[in-house]
Amino acid sequence: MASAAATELSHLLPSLSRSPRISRLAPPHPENSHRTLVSFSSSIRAPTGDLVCTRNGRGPVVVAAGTKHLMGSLTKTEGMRFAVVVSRFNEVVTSLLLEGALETFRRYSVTEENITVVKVPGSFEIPVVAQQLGRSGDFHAVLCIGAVIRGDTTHYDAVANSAASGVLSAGLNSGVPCIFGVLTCDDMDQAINRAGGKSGNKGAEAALTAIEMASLFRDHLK
Ligand SMILES: Nc1c(NC[C@H](O)[C@H](O)[C@H](O)CO)[nH]c(=O)[nH]c1=O
Ligand SMILES: CC(=O)[C@@H](O)COP(=O)(O)O
Repeated sequence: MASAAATELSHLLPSLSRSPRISRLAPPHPENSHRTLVSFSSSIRAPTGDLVCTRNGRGPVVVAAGTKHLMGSLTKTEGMRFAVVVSRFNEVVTSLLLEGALETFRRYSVTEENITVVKVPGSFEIPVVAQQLGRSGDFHAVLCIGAVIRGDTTHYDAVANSAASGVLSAGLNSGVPCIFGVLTCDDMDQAINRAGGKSGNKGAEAALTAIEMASLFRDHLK
């Protein structure tokens, strides 16, 4: 019980460091049924690492130090559904990135039928499609793959920055992890080296991120 784990420690308050404000403990949940839901207005941390909180001005309490650590798994992919948005622009690169991503999904037992690949003209078009796929509710994560390679003008900056901020917004707006697997390179050599060359395959890496984030959201944050 939170009351069992809690101890008045007002004499410790002056020596305690301050830590971010905590508004409340986890909401009621079967696994939390043995805990009492209480609302904290501020928190500080004891030298022991215990969390000392002021409960609505009613004096400090210590919440049990059993910190919960959440992290997505790479081995619980059963039933996971992924969308992959791929830019056709610089397809010599993006096709290799896609291949790396699909191979990684296969290696981590993602069912092929649970993967939907959507092709778009360029990286600038990725975000709007990623957001739509996220909002559909059909996918646990959306992997975005592209290759923006600098040319003679500043167009590179517009496309690269738009793709990055756009994919970020797509995730925030849809509430579904949208993973940024878009290369932004000064030349083609840099891109090829990151699409299966000496720097690895960023598409494969992004697929791992997609699996972990899908698990974190499905298994811990819903
Ligand atoms: N230069 C690159 C582009 N340019 C095209 C844009 O992404 C977009 O399709 C166009 O501006 C129409 O909206 N796209 C890439 O993915 N990579 C590039 O290097
Ligand atoms: C990223 C781009 O849009 C770029 O490749 C276009 O090339 P340029 O700047 O020479 O028009």
